[in-house]
Amino acid sequence: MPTKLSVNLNAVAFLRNRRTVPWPDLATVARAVLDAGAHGITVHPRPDERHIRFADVAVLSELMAAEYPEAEFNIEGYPSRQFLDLVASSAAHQVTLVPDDPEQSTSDHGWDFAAHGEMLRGVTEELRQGGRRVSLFLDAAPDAPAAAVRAGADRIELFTGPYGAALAPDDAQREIDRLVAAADAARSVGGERPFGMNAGHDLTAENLPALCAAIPDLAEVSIGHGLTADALLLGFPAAVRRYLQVLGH
Ligand SMILES: CC(=O)[C@@H](O)[C@H](O)COP(=O)(O)O
Ligand SMILES: NCC(=O)COP(=O)(O)O
Repeated sequence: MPTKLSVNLNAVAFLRNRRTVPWPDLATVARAVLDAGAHGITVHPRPDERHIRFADVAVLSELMAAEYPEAEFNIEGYPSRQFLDLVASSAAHQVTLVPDDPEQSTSDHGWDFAAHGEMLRGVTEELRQGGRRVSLFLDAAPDAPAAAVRAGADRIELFTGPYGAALAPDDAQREIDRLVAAADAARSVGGERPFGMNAGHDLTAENLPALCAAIPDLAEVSIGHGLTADALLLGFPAAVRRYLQVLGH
């Protein structure tokens, strides 16, 4: 089955927040994206609400539950009590836990399981009891998938930032090799539950084909920055269709 596309709306919210007026309207963009065939919506509320506001989560949750019950709502973030309560009040299907410090400008590393594995175990259990699938954000390190399973993950999200930033072909190939090694390790770990692989960060229509050829069993990619940049020129429906085509839909 081709890799699914979840569109991250952080960049749209960032543009809205430049002013006190309520546009671009996230619900309108979410409808455009889902009507164009995207499989889901991703948001990553950060504690300072610099792009996604906590109130946006409720609006998108209601929209998706009422109008797009088949689509996936993925919420990403650091598992603070505030974040976990927000997730509990939402209709999120998947929660992607990311080890972000509030001061970070964007996500730039996966979990350190030696330091946080114990905490994650409790959090994944809590989220699963609430009916959510839990994905853990990982660096492309071969020992990370097994540690993620021990921490209770249903999925992993491979952090593709270094690949996205590798603009020279040799550098990109080195990063693909690292991602493939992590994906191989992920396939070989057994767990109590079916285990899948997502990927994200700085993916584009240009760098996706090589990634998907190297790791054809990716369940889902979440893409925001690159797709929004394309949408500025093409419009969201055409940008989404372009990414879906690249993914083989
Ligand atoms: C988890 C991840 O990879 C991030 O890409 C994230 O969702 C993007 O966050 P910002 O939009 O705040 O940079
Ligand atoms: N999980 C990654 C994501 O949602 C989007 O990241 P980016 O495309 O904005 O870098």
